[in-house]
Amino acid sequence: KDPPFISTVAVSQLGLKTSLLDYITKWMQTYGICVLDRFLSEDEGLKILEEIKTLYNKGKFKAGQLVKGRGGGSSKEIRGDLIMWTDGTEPDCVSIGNLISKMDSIVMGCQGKSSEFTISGRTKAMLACYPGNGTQYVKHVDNPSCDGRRITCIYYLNKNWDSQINGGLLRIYPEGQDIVANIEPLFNRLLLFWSDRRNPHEVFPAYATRYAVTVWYFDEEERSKAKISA
Ligand SMILES: Cc1cc(NC(=O)CCC(=O)O)nc(C)c1Br
Ligand SMILES: [Fe+3]
Repeated sequence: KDPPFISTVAVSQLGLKTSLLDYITKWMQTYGICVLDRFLSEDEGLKILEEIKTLYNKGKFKAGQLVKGRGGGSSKEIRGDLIMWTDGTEPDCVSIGNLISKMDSIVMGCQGKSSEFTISGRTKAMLACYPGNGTQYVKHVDNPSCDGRRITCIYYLNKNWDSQINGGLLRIYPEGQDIVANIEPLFNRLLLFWSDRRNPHEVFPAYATRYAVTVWYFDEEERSKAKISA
């Protein structure tokens, strides 16, 4: 069953900010997954979407995952997701920078609320676009090898998305549970989940342009150990 959704607008308007962080902590502890709808204002979300479309149209995205062509061999590589990394400080990424700091405040706000939230840093933001030619992302674990990544944080930007028509559903298979979480990549939706083996996930083929911004947060201990072994 899908986790219930909470309107952060309602929560912040009611000044129940702390309960939002408690809500996130509880869902991360219980299911290892948390969905927050209406994470930012409609206007902020639209500005982020415009920035990403502009960057995409400038050709700044590069092939993220190459998918084998129909011929099985390397004959025809169908581009999978196209990606671009940014730390949100460039002049054409101001709204994306705002998103990253809002993600930081949420994740760091949960610091110390549960033993799992011992976050010491994060990656840059990865802007992803599935061009909508039926490309997908096969089932995988983000961090199968203790590379330090603890939380995957994804912000979706897709207006009027309907996975029945457009595909592109994110399905998470929480380890050891007999449920799956079907997450529609809806506009202004924030998704958090543990990056390790607890959350294998896949993206079904997308038939419309599908945008997302992903940041991975590091666990300090795991990251420091990973750095030594790297
Ligand atoms: C580059 C890269 C992308 C992703 N993205 C997703 O799993 C899709 C999530 C979504 O868009 O719903 N995961 C990994 C482990 C790497 Br690496
Ligand atoms: Fe992933």
